[in-house]
Amino acid sequence: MLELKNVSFAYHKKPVLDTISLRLERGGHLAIMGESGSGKSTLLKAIYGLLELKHGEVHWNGHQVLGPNFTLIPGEKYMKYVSQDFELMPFTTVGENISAHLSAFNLEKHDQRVAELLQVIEMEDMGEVKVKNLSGGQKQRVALARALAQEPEILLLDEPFSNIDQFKKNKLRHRLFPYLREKNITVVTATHDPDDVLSFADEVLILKDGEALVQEATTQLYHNPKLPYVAGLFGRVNHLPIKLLKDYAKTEHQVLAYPHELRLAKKSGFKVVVKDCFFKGSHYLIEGIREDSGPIFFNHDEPLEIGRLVYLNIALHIINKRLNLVG
Ligand SMILES: Nc1ncnc2c1ncn2[C@@H]1O[C@H](COP(=O)(O)OP(=O)(O)OP(=O)(O)O)[C@@H](O)[C@H]1O
Repeated sequence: MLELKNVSFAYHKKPVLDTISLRLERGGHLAIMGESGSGKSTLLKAIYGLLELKHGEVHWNGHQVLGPNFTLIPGEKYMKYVSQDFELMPFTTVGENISAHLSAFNLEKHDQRVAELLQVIEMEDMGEVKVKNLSGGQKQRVALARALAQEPEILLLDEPFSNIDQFKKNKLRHRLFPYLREKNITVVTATHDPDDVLSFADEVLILKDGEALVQEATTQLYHNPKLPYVAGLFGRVNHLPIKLLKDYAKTEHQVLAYPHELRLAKKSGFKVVVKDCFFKGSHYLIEGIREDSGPIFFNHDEPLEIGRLVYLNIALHIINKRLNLVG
């Protein structure tokens, strides 16, 4: 189990991580989400032992991960960290970059393992290519394979697909994350991208200004975001005044609703005027306006005429569960 106990860290005197505690079971996958500058990369570095913590401790299976003041070469053998800087050997081939990190065992197995890892990163045909001739996305994939070469027990990934195009990214996620689960490798992924999280992470830790706001199971967090900040990390979200939904309501509460949770109705619900319409492939995202609230975004199968008055509805069970959460 990975365990952080009250971890705090400051760059010079600037606090960046504020008493963070977390627990993650062996083989689990935790995503760390938060806006830019919230401390995601710093938290990964703290877990890896690259930083001298101000307070707190990091443990893996009861063994304390020590910082740079205690180790000559930071980083523990059982843990690998794939940073955003890749750190590859540019003048050697992809295969050599991977095999340099394999433990010494027989050559046949060595080649087999390189081939297996090239398959995981979908670069089967590129083993002989020099790293300096690769694109940024390809280098990122080689850095992943290199980290896996040493069969770590725990893998720390910092924005692992940020340089990779959408098409490859999807294929790679669907290959890499099941592979890690099959190998029982514990994963901590720092990311902005909800697609890295929703289908693959068991739990999510939300960071804001270096503070852990919540750690919860992914589906629970998505369906019951306790704060607008949390819901906003998964995409666009509406803050609807409760009075809009229940005109007899006596509170100033707001209800968070994702665009797909609002439905066009014939004559019931609340009115908005269509302001804009964005094609999203599988649907249209419609921007509606009202005088008494900010813009309201909802999904619809077809485009809607600008200026048209429409009624919107939201299921009662969604209103009720969100009402308890947002003040
Ligand atoms: N080497 C450093 N020296 C001083 N301050 C730093 C250093 N690295 C990061 N910071 C600061 O620490 C804070 C957290 O940075 P961090 O890179 O952890 O954020 P992040 O959530 O990973 O951001 P992003 O999503 O943009 O990568 C930021 O305010 C950043 O400016």
